[in-house]
Amino acid sequence: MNGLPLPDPSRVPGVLGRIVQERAGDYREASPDFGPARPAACLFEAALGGPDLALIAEVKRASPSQGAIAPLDPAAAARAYQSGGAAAISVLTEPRHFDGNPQALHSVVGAVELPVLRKDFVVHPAMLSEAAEWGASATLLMVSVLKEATGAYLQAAHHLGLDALVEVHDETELDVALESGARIIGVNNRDLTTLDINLAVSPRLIRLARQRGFTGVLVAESGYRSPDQIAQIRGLADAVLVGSSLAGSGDLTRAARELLAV
Ligand SMILES: O=P(O)(O)OC[C@@H](O)[C@@H](O)c1c[nH]c2ccccc12
Repeated sequence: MNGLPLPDPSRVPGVLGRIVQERAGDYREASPDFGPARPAACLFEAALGGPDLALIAEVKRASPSQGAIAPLDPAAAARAYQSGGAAAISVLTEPRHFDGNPQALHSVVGAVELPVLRKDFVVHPAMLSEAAEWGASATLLMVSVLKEATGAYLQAAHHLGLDALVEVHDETELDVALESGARIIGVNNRDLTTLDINLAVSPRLIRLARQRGFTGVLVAESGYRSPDQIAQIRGLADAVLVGSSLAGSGDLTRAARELLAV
């Protein structure tokens, strides 16, 4: 299978739109063919599917909202998260705003047993082939970027043996994710067009997804800094994705453990 539509970055507003434009430029010359099928291991999905709230801990050195967070060594950070009880690791590979790179993903894949999510602004099929080649278990797919092409990118990710975290921020995007056949849906508390965080977004859309009959994995994303805040999604979400508060803590193992403590 080949020939995915390329999303139109001019339809994406705000900060997100700018990053998506840059990423589309980076991959303008890349081949649209993403090669032969690979077997699916579904390790990322399995790691989040247990009875307890699973932590996806993120290797995040910088962000557009905070600037520099911490000069983490990706492999050491991932090992520290693993010791602290993380179920999976997310690694930013976006270079300009998140200080990520492909090598960070490579190092993390080699350093831990846990499944690894490639966190980037996927705007081209080559980004999926790369994720598979680099050893990632999963890729992020953002409905705010891919819109009606989300389902096609999801199929492509599955074809390459990757799980996909399909990210939404409002009800309209949730409907697109549900229709796409997503098995893992992430609800981002951060509006990436303005960078504002509202921790009420995840519980609301997670409840709605369940009401609509979604039986897959649900992930609450962004803005979590304390066990109290985590308590608001216990029993609702299957997993929580945390970056900045862990990455900037100085002691990643301890911060992960403390965040998960009831
Ligand atoms: O650092 P935080 O607030 O804990 O958030 C982590 C993660 O959810 C966030 O990095 C994120 C969620 N969706 C994204 C899409 C692109 C880049 C980054 C993200």
